[in-house]
This record gives sequence, structure tokens and C-alpha cells, in this order.
Amino acid sequence: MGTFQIEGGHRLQGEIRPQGAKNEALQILCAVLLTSEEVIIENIPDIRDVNKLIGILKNLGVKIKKLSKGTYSFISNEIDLSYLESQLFKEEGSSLRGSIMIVGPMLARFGKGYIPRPGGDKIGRRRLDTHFEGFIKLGADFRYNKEERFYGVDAPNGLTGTYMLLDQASVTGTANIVMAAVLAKGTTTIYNAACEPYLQQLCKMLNSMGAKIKGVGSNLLEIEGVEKLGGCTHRVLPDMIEIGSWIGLAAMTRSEITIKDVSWDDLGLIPNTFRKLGIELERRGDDIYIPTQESYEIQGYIDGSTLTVADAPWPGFTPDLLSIVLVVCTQAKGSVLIHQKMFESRLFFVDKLIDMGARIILCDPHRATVIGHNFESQLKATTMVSPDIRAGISLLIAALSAKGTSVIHNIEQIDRGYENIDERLRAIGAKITRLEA
Ligand SMILES: CC(=O)N[C@H]1[C@@H](OP(=O)(O)OP(=O)(O)OC[C@H]2O[C@@H](n3ccc(=O)[nH]c3=O)[C@H](O)[C@@H]2O)O[C@H](CO)[C@@H](O)[C@@H]1O
Ligand SMILES: C=C(OP(=O)(O)O)C(=O)O
Repeated sequence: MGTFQIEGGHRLQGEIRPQGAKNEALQILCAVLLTSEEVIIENIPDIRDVNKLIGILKNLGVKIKKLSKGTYSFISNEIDLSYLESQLFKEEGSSLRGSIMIVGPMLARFGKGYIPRPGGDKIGRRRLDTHFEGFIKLGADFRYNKEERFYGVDAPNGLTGTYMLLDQASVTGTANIVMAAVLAKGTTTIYNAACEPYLQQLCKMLNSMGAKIKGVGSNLLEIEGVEKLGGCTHRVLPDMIEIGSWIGLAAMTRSEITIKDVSWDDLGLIPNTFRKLGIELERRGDDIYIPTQESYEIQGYIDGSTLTVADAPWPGFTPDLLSIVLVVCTQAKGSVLIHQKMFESRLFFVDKLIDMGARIILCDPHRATVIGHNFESQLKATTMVSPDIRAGISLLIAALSAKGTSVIHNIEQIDRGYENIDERLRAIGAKITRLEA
């Protein structure tokens, strides 16, 4: 278990450039399986989950070449289907969430897609029904081995387009079904589709490979199946969750930070949600400039009632930033209700913040009220274990603002989604040391 030691209470200053988006990269990497031609992907983040998925592609027989930092070439012209039935795949496939998205492309191109129950954050129930109901609608046969927790879909005669209304706007579920439908016979209509920038990027990439997808950016996708797809070059967007994390970091440490090249137009409600907490953000070209602020005051609603920050499917506020919003509110002026609607175990990390002196009432597994200190009382350093990726970064932000030296264990959770985080934070003045496991 890796550990960070953090000396808190120092202001930071400078520029930070977001990495490529983790959750987009996981989709895009799976899409390389849809063609035998070369696909070049730029701005791939060097993080644990992405590297694990690249490892799975390699074991599937994909020829992978690193062309430069973050840029890779993939050629999937000799796929080894026997890997899907190997013990190695059972271990590797279950070690991250993103692996689930190899099922759609494999089913579409080779008529079979298998996957062990995927990993990812333990943040509540994370079902896969939406994915498999979609494949079944496209004509696949489904089986599930309960003992081995192994899912399989087969369509030896190919898939056929149809209409489907998803039971929920699942992000990876939509990506998976889209990747299956692009090579199906006829037209597939997906209503209640997720439409995060990750998915918009996936659809744009697939269209540049020859797919025919309409409605990109909406919750109604129409996909006219094509016989085959060709190669392309695709660039991954900056990671909006990292961008939100750096906004929170700047506010909590009262630092002046510029976040470079954020692709502002793809950030949706993120900038305004932080502004509602009283944090000043300035758009400078495609950068976000955050000035030093001695305090920030949470804005109530027009009628004077208390602000709620809640997650919702895109274009609502992403659940992946709620833990960061919560930690930022512990030093705001005023109160807020944080409502995590999607996941039932993502707020339990507040116990650690309470230990550090934060004023938080966990109302139930989904809701927490935060009463900010307005920097009149500093958080106190402590020792903690990172339970999931976003709680981990939130605890790291809390530690950087706290008085004294904190220790965070299980930082593999943070490394899952944040590239070289200690070095990048040291470059803007953070006192953070990685202790070897
Ligand atoms: C690898 C990846 O891309 N992971 C992201 C992806 O996970 P993932 O694709 O696994 O998450 P889903 O979108 O399937 O669903 C997440 C959770 O939200 C619930 N749900 C979802 C949609 C909805 O309309 N109503 C609803 O309640 C689901 O029941 C589930 O518990 O999307 C999540 C939701 O944005 C993010 O937290 C994850 O970071
Ligand atoms: C929950 C997340 O990731 P995953 O779905 O990979 O567990 C996340 O990125 O916040």
C-alpha cells in the first residue's frame, strides 16, 4: 500500500495542465478493437487504470506502439479470442471498471464478448444490466456464471439494429451499446442515452472511422450500422474531473492557480457550480485563472434558502466531483447540502474530515450538510486511508489545507486516475512526499 506524507497549510502558486480524461480514454481505447486499421490516440493519461486497459488490449493481440508521451498507435488486425477465456483475463478484466467496454466492440466485430465482473471504485451497487439488456435487444444471447461472476454474450450471426429505451443513462453502458450498434445490420435508436463529453468524443471518433451516428450530445442517438470501420487519429479531451479537483485545491489552499487549456466549452455546469460556492474563476482564453481568495461565501437561492449541490446525468453536475465540492465547503462561509444521488457509499469518507475538525452532518448515505468554517478554524492533520479515487483526492486537498503533517495510505486509489500527482503538485509548491510501500 503506497503512502503520501503531506505537510499542510502552505499556499500554492503557478500553472497546472490537466491530463487527458480518464473516463474518455477508457472508452476510446476499447474502440480500437472495432477496426483492423491503425488508430492513433493522443493525450492518453499515464494512470493505473488506463495502463491496465492497454495491458488487456496487448494480451488480446492488439499491436501497440508508443509514438511519444501520451500518443499511441493501435492495430487490432490479429485478435487472440482465446485470451477471453483465460484465467489471466479473469484477473486482469476484473481489476478496473473500464474493461467492461471491450464487450461491445468484441461482440460487434467477432460475435462474442466476455467479461469478469469489472472492478473500479467500491462506491455502492454498480450493476451492468443496462449494458447486457442493450446487447440482448441487438440480438445477442446472454449468459452469466454466478460462481465465477463471469458474463458472456454471443451473436454468431451478427447483431441487428432496433429501438431501445435504456433503463438508466449509464455512461459505460451507453458507450458499450454504441460500439456494438455501429457494426449491426440496420438502424439502432438509443433513447435515454448518456451524453457526457466522454460519449460525445467516442461518437465523434467512431464517425471519423466511418460510423453513422446522429444525435451526438443528446440523449437520443440514431446509429445506422455499417459493414466495417477504418482507422483514425483521435485526441482525448482534458480531464474535467481533474480540472474540478484543481479548482477545489486552489480554493481550499487559498492559492493563485491557472489551469491551462481546459477546453472550457466542454465543462458544462462545473465552473458555475464552483462559482456558487463563492469561488472566483476567470476565463482567460482556454485557461481558468483562480485568484487568491481569503474566503469564499456559498450563495443561497433567490428565495434565501440553503444551496443544494446534487449530481445528475449529464448535462447535470457529475457525481465524480461531489466529494471535491464537499471538501471545499468545509472552509466556505455558509452552509450547503450535498446530495449524492447516484451512489450510496460515496459519502462515508466524511468521517475522516470530521476527525480533522470539519463540521459535517451525514444525514443518510446520500446526503451530508456542511457548515463551513470560513477559515476561522483550520483542519487538523491526521492519518487516513483513501477509500476511492475521488474521496482520495478530496482527502489530499483537505491535508494540503490542514495544519500539520498528514499521512494518506492506499494512494493507489488516487494513482488510478491522477497522473504523477505528487510531482505535479510539488511543481506548484505543495509539500508532498511519496513513501515507498
Ligand atoms: C469508467 C467510467 O466511465 N466511470 C464513470 C461511469 O461509471 P459507470 O458507467 O459504471 O456508471 P453508470 O453511469 O452506469 O451509473 C452510475 C450509478 O448511477 C446510477 N444512475 C445512473 C444513471 C442514472 O440516470 N441514474 C442513476 O441512478 C446507477 O444506478 C449507478 O449506480 O459513470 C459514473 C456516473 O457518472 C461515474 O461516476 C464513473 O466515474
Ligand atoms: C468512479 C470512478 O471511476 P471508476 O468508474 O473507474 O471506478 C471515477 O472516475 O470517479
